[in-house]
Amino acid sequence: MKNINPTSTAAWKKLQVHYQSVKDQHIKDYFTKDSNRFEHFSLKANDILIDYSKNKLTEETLKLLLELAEEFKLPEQIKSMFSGEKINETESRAVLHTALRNFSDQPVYESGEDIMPQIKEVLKQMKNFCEKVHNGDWKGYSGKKITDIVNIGIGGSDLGPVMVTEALKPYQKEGIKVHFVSNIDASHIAEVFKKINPESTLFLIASKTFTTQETMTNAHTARNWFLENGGNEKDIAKHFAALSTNQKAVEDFGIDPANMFVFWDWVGGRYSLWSAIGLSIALSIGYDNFEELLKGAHEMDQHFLNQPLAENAPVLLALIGIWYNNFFEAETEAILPYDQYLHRFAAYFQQGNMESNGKSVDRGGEKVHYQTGPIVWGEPGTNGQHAFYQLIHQGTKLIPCDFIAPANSHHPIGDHHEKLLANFFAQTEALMNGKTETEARKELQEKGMNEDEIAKLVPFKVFAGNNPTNSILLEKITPKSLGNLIALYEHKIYVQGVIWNIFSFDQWGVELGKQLAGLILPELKHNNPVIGHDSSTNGLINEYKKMRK
Ligand SMILES: O=P(O)(O)OC[C@H]1O[C@@](O)(CO)[C@@H](O)[C@@H]1O
Repeated sequence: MKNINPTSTAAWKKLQVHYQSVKDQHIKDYFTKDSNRFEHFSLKANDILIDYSKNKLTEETLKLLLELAEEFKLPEQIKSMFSGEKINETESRAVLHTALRNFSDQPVYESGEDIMPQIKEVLKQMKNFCEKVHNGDWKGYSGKKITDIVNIGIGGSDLGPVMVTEALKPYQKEGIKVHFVSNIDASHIAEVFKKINPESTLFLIASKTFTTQETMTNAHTARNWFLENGGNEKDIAKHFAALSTNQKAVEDFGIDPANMFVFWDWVGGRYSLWSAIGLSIALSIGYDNFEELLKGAHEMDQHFLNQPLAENAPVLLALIGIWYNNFFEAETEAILPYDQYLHRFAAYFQQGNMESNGKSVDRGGEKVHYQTGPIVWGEPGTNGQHAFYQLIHQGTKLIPCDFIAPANSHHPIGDHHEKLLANFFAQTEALMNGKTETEARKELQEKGMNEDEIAKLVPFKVFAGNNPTNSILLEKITPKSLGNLIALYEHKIYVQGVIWNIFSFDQWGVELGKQLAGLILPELKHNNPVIGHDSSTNGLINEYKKMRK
């Protein structure tokens, strides 16, 4: 793909002029002018309703944003990814997490080879394995069936499985509990050890590289714990499996290659839950539901591949995000799922977004002079309303928010869900409309306050409103709808990376910290003061040495 500086495109220049003409418009005025604004600025992608009408944008805005996408030949860029081009150029790899959920019966070629047979082979291996564990045929060393799965991994080898197993907890199979260990802080694995029995526990060592310090440390600790609590070397094969691309490292660890579930370099870590990394998901919710998850993502892939840009949900969300990030200078985006099971959804897309688009060098190797990836954060509603909505409503930051909700709950207890949804609808309305001084004044008068009291309080009770939101409404959080939703956000990230002219699928920025930690670790193994760093790092380490017991 040609190396295009987005700010040099004709569309970007038009957007800069357009921005000046609309930046002070109030979103609610757009609704006054167009009583059908909802119909004009919303769409259904598969079974997902996406309402983008409560945004600081007009038809002209969208037209210019779509022109920007066209200047980057976005339809071709989309096809390039799906067709196995090595778009991850700095690692010279294709990006084919979409192939993992390809149910089109069409081949997908990577370096000239159709990769679908090997993908299907691993899926069959996962299915067979799940069946053996679930029907009790897979026994531990003392003959017990497996009751606990411990996934040991971090980053993309953890966040996806955690988010999905939490989101789909209603589908969790009887008799199977899944635990996740990621942090090298031994507290993480120590707390899991308290809950499991070595005779009926299966450890999944999940690591694309099988070299990640946290994961390998935790894996060895798990192995030692197993051997110290009744297991023998010969039993390792019954209680340890590996999810990785690195067969040699797996064998060196002592895991039977027959217990290895492979995936490939063209699967990025933060896009790997659809691969063997998803084994903990399949063991938790059953292989059939895991397949439904894949099929849901496949549905969104087809939408992304085939819909014209103007009716393409990931494209529209991406362009709206660029509008705020690069023209309104918003620095963060909030993902606010009104569903407690989706409580790890925003965290998952912190890695998805910020490890993909947290870049400052463009595809030509030049430093960028425009904003790239935003800070992504969020918590489930309604909890967020009692934590940080004050800032979104009355702070000084522009924070575009995605509100996500299922129309139906897995737990229709009393009127809980209606109250949840009432807040979901009310918050985007309040963020848009705000409360005028007149309205605030009237309220205070109705409370019987005198004019002096009102004059003092009214400035604090006014809400400027004009805060942009997208509302995403699903029928219910199911494996299929979740697959759709995850793929929607994955493809949004890709579109933004194309337009920011950055490489979204490497992550060189995570290397330096690891390298320096490797240099510091041996310095902590003795009691001599260190002097080889800056005075802060020296001081911290030396103070630590005095404090530690
Ligand atoms: O799966 P693995 O190879 O153990 O990597 C774990 C995580 O580490 C990284 O920070 C890369 O080093 C993430 O990109 C990745 O998901």
